[in-house]
Amino acid sequence: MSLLEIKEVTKVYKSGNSLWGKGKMTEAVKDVSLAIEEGTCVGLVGESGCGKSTLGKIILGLEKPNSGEVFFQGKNFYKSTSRQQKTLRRDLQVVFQDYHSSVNPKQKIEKIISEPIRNYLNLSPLEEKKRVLELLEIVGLSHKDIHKYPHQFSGGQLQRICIAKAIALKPKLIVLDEAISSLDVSVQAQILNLLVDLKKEFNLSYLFISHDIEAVDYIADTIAVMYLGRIVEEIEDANDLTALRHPYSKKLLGSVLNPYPQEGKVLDFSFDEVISSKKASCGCKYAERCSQATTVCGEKVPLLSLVKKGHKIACHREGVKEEVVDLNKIS
Ligand SMILES: Nc1ncnc2c1ncn2[C@@H]1O[C@H](COP(=O)(O)OP(=O)(O)OP(=O)(O)O)[C@@H](O)[C@H]1O
Repeated sequence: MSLLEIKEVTKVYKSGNSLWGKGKMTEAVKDVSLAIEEGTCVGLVGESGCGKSTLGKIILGLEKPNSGEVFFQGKNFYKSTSRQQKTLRRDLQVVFQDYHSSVNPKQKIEKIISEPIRNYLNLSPLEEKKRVLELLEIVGLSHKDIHKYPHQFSGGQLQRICIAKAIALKPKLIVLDEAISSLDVSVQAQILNLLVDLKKEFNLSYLFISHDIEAVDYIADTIAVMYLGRIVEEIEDANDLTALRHPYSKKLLGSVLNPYPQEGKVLDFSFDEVISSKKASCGCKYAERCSQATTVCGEKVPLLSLVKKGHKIACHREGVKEEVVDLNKIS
């Protein structure tokens, strides 16, 4: 049994003048089926307006679909009583893009993080504080931060606070809706790493929603591509972006595979040239994680594999399936 199973879900929004039946109908999600297994991350990628957030809200129990079913831990969410839904929601958490509006600016961090604990658990004030301190530690913040207010933190730190709140009840599934999109690139990498570590440590499952296929590729186990409300393609192995076949997926991928899309240029350095001179620099946005990263020959090189393999680079050349070089071993 999958942790989450969505079956043929459709959501239509009606807006504008509906009195005479002239309201505009938007089919935000059309006939979508998707499963998330325990301990895995499904990356949901697609451009703005394709229905990703609506699907996320349906999963979170925040937006009832017009048709279709959502099963979470084997229970049909929208056919459950409100009491049963409250129990299921404990295991379903979310981290949004806008960390500023996710926290109450007038509350201290202790109160913000302990909110779900107070809603669901009957802990003494001392136990509650102990849990908040533990959560701050888990997300890489200091015990002293418990007494601070949101305005005293950077964007990345605030997102860590939102993550601490999301994991407070040890949930099973977290919907990460553009959770890193508002952060600086270097901070994005730190938060992605934190999410990867937490997933492993607490056997979490994620639905990682993003328009950024590089980020999705970095964190996800499998990828679903959404286009105009539909899931047009799913791949089982997020490490192999070349498995994406749908023309829209390839369009999304295009900007990643070409290291310098703004110049519309495909690099064609030879492998040996790269190794001897390290003349090319990495166009990948997580390059700082990989201080000696080097971009190699041509558009077939999935740049993220540079990062995923740490200091090892993989070079795909015609006639050569793959050459891997450990950059630590070259001067
Ligand atoms: N409450 C609503 N009322 C009417 N239309 C809506 C509502 N919410 C979303 N939509 C419409 O549904 C479609 C899908 O929106 P959604 O926010 O799910 O897309 P998205 O892929 O998450 O985009 P973004 O990345 O920009 O948030 C859009 O056309 C949007 O305008």
